[in-house]
Amino acid sequence: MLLKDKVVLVTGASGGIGKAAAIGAARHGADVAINYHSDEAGAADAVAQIEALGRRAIAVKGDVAQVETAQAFVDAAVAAFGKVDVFVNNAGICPFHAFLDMPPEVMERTMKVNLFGAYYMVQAAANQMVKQGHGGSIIAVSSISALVGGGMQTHYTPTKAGVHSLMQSTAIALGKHGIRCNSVLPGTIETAINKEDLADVAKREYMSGRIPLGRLGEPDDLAGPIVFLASDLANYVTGAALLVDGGAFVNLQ
Ligand SMILES: NC(=O)C1=CN([C@@H]2O[C@H](COP(=O)(O)OP(=O)(O)OC[C@H]3O[C@@H](n4cnc5c(N)ncnc54)[C@H](OP(=O)(O)O)[C@@H]3O)[C@@H](O)[C@H]2O)C=CC1
Ligand SMILES: C[C@H](O)[C@@H]1OC(=O)[C@H](O)[C@@H]1O
Repeated sequence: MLLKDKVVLVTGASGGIGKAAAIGAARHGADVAINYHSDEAGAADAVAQIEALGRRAIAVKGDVAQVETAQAFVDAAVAAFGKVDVFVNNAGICPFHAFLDMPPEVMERTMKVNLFGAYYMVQAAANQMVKQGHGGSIIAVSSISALVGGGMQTHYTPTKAGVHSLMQSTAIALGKHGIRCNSVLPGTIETAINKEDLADVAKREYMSGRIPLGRLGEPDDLAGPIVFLASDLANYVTGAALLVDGGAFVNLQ
């Protein structure tokens, strides 16, 4: 039990990586507040799975692109569980699109959800942790795409580099409060975000062929690294970025 009686908040936890992280935290003894945007059934299932593990859970609906969502989420978690120990910024979108004719509304929405949303959420969680006075752990779900490009992701990869950079800067800003800030950099993980993209058999084979461990990732592959960074095992880890990509990044030839 690495997170016994800790309170963990996860954004975008109605499915995919966020849901796996939320359930993984509960498996390690945490009570969990999840944020979600539209998937009511997915959020209810996440809550049910956490409660089945004997832990408490709440689901709070909200669009992270709206500034007020951040404080409302933190306030709801504090009202339910009394504190915030760990904050996982995970909510994100990746509407694949070519560069030259990128619609401004797609670019701006992606920035607002992935980067602005992360900023306001992390700020609200950090203020709560500072008020509590006993430190905390903040983890951003960035991406291998913070380090490498994607021709159909020109609006997306800068947001992932952005949240990675945000964790480096907040690690400095919050270190004196005992708040650690780190990011995880997943490779290609099969979730709803890339279902359509990976339905292209040639693309799927190309992506999995690049992975030394021989398979695409599953959401649960992120749960362990996130729980580790959240836990006291990582007490002296801050400003770090952990690739969780089956080795894809280092596979040049
Ligand atoms: N899958 C992958 O290969 C990789 C994913 N990532 C990152 O992981 C994170 C999670 O993605 P993944 O699990 O794959 O994708 P999913 O599409 O499976 O899950 C995305 C989650 O984010 C939520 N979400 C989307 N928009 C908003 C919003 N405006 N406000 C609040 N919640 C929102 C969704 O909620 P709802 O469904 O309720 O709308 C859902 O819970 C993203 O940040 C993504 O960039 C990073 C690297 C690789
Ligand atoms: C959604 C993509 O499949 C996924 O998102 C990322 O951040 C990864 O780099 C993959 O491109």
